[in-house]
Amino acid sequence: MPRQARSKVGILGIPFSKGQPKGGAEMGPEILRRAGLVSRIKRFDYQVVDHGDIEIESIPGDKPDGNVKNPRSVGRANKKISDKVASIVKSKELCLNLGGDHSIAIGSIHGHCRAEPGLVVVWVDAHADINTPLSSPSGNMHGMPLSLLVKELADRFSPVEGFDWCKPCIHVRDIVYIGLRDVDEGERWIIDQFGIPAYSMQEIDKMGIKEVMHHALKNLDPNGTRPIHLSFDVDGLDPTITPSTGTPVLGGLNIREGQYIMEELANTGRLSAIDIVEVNPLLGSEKDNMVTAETTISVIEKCFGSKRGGYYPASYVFPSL
Ligand SMILES: NC(=[NH2+])NCCC[C@H](N)C(=O)O
Ligand SMILES: [Mn+2]
Ligand SMILES: [Mn+2]
Repeated sequence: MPRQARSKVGILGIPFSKGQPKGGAEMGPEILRRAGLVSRIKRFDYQVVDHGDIEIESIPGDKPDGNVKNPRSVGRANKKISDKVASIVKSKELCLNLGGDHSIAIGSIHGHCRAEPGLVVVWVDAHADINTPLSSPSGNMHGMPLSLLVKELADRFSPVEGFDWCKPCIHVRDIVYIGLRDVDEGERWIIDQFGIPAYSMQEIDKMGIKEVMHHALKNLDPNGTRPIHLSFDVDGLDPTITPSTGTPVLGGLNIREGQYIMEELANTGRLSAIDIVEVNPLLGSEKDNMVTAETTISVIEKCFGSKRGGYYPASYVFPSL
């Protein structure tokens, strides 16, 4: 059975929520850690390095740049994220980023690209998060991360305040979407215009998750050699199983589809960075928080070789007489 190429996991907490208006997403790393994420990953054949939480500077009086809200705060935080993720990936750790809202993917993909320029992006989400500052209906940067990273959209909007450090590093065709069900007009136009492979919930219903994963991975990287960046928004899952999140959308992935996606990605042996974003413990009840954290961890651990059919580590010794 193929194993992960990387034998170390570097965990990075990113307590940042200025990419959207609701407070609480900055508490994502804390709730996932408290629910036992680190020890759950340690059960597998990985050496776990916990890099703690990145320190976020607050930028007072951060005025919108046109339609874009909190541009300097998002820009400053993401520059830091990029530096940190680049160094973690360069030291051969599988970089696990705990968000934070989805705007943190700007820095994490940018930093990952610095270490692994040939990467591909698997974006699991109810949303496409590829609005440009001009197409965004909300001005929230968690709905824009991909537009700042792709080369093909660079001439469609003016540089954003706070992002002079961020040069686009991927092509639109390096992305595949899974789980879409709330896509803005401009985003759909981009997907069609550039032919981004996009498996919405409709394709998942039609083809089943097995076929979707097969085609998604083939489409993205026919030879199966490129490093994978998984950006996993917990709102890709159905809100009944991840209720504590800022922009829930009905009709999402069920727990088994979520687990299967992760198992298939782990089987490639090519995962080199993962974002887990949009867990917001200030939304919903205490029970909702627990359900969200438990669901999220049960899905994340599949990236590290946890098997539903059971598992033992390489060091396991069967008890005998
Ligand atoms: N990462 C997220 N949850 N994104 C939600 C984005 C919602 C909407 N498409 C927007 O641009 O504002
Ligand atoms: Mn989303
Ligand atoms: Mn998202």
